Amino acid sequence: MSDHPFTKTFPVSWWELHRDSRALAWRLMERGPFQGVVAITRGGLVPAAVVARELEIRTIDTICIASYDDKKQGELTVLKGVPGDGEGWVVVDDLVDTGKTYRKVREMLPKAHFATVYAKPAGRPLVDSYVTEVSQDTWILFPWDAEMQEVAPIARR
Ligand SMILES: O=P(O)(O)OC[C@H]1O[C@H](OP(=O)(O)OP(=O)(O)O)[C@H](O)[C@@H]1O
Ligand SMILES: O=c1[nH]c(=O)c2nc[nH]c2[nH]1
Ligand SMILES: [Mg+2]
Repeated sequence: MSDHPFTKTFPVSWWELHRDSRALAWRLMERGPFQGVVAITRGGLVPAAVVARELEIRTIDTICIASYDDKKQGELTVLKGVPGDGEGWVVVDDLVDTGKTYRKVREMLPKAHFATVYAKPAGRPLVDSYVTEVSQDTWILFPWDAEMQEVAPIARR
């Protein structure tokens, strides 16, 4: 038996991620202005760069958190935080899944606005702005975790 709950894969290309991060920026335009962007490393770095570019924000900080090893979530480790309570800042991550990461970051920055590109149902209550909902049993495959591969014709699979 598999040691993770994912039965489907939702692959996202660089282009799709750029488009969806821009769509997030449009939503955030209505919720700002923000004085800075906090990216949750590492997955939040690319969407945060796109959001910061679109909102013309040049003040960017990072919270460094790790919890998943491959598709399995383990203990959450905060490697680096940021000063303050988050007032006027928007926090950006690639996705919210169980919500464990954002629950922790909300404790650290209670006044920030919380954004992700993708959201699964269990984590959705932890996010203020997101673009696309994906089912809980789906693994989102990001372009930095993938490469082009040859596949067999469907008739032979
Ligand atoms: O809502 P949760 O269940 O907490 O999961 C969401 C978090 O998990 C992933 O990060 P990961 O810990 O894999 O680190 P990474 O961003 O460096 O890949 C993802 O980028 C989110 O930050
Ligand atoms: O690349 C990823 N895809 C996911 O669906 C996911 N959920 C938690 N962490 C994740 N990382
Ligand atoms: Mg992450």
